[in-house]
Amino acid sequence: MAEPPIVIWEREVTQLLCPADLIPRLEDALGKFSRRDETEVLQPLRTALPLQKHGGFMGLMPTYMEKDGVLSTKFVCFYKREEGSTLPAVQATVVLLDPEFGNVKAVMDGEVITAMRTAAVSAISAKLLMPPQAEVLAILGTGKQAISHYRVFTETFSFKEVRVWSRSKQGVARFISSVGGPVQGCSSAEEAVRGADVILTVTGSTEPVLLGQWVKAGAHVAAVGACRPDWRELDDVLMKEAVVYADSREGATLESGDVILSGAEVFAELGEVINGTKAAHREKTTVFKSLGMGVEDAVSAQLVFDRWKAKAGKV
Ligand SMILES: NC(=O)C1=CN([C@@H]2O[C@H](COP(=O)(O)OP(=O)(O)OC[C@H]3O[C@@H](n4cnc5c(N)ncnc54)[C@H](O)[C@@H]3O)[C@@H](O)[C@H]2O)C=CC1
Ligand SMILES: O=C([O-])C1=[NH+]CCC1
Repeated sequence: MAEPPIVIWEREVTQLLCPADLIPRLEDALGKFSRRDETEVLQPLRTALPLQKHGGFMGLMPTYMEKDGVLSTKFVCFYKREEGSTLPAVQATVVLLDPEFGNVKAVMDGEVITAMRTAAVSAISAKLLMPPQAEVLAILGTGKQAISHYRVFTETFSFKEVRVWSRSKQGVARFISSVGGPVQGCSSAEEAVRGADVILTVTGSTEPVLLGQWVKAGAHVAAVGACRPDWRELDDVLMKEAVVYADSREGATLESGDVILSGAEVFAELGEVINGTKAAHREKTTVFKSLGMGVEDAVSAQLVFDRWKAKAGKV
């Protein structure tokens, strides 16, 4: 009979995950995914079960990394929430299994894993695609992804200026007090993004919040929200002008309203740039469309599990 699974929840996951550990592991995972070698990464397209009554979806994200011995599934519920709602937009749990025995080894809080791995992958896109000497970072949105992106980007890069915008003044005020570091609140998205070298869209919006006419030529946009075919964050002008990258080509063409509705072509996956099979067009305006992939959760959960065992003296 297998041992019962260990439970690693929010506080411990937060203590065990740091950007410096995550980024190299995620770069390796993105490159493996883009090689499409099924003994390295087996990751079917996400199943998104509509939760019609609540305006959301339950995503099922299984991943098997045979060579690395990692088997996991993330269950993630994500919602379009109305302004003023106090309900969370995303709730997630990651299950780590023993691929040989078949038992569940660990059940982990997926909210922190999702926040941190998504921000780390956005940071990888910036490392590859932002203009040289990037000085100004703009963040549109002030929720959980905005906070994790602020933490990862300010720990990974040294921007001279960080700006933030939210649809509510309270959101900006809460964000500024949460992050505790230098950030300038802006009263419009346009004010935040004009002249910015890197722009992060981390909103729950289903309509464009970032317009191409505001974006400086050569800037890099990491677009994290709008993960459904009829949800948008970016307008057609930007999608048509930019060189578009994605975490997964299939994911983008199946789930991204910004790609599907604008008709923009996905030039490359981040993993293809990491593998050297596609160019990083730093000199052009670039968009990284982030949808989220199970392999990112798998390597993050394995890292948490390894760190937890080491801390508990169970190696
Ligand atoms: N690409 C990926 O891997 C992942 C994407 N996501 C997506 O990222 C987005 C943000 O997620 P969280 O930060 O967890 O949500 P959150 O609810 O914590 O924050 C959402 C932010 O967007 C703002 N917002 C909501 N509707 C808006 C609108 N119509 N116009 C302007 N701003 C609006 C809210 O005021 C808040 O500041 C969501 O769309 C979520 O589905 C979440 C996790 C992973
Ligand atoms: O990868 C992920 O966890 C998600 N992508 C869109 C909403 C949640």
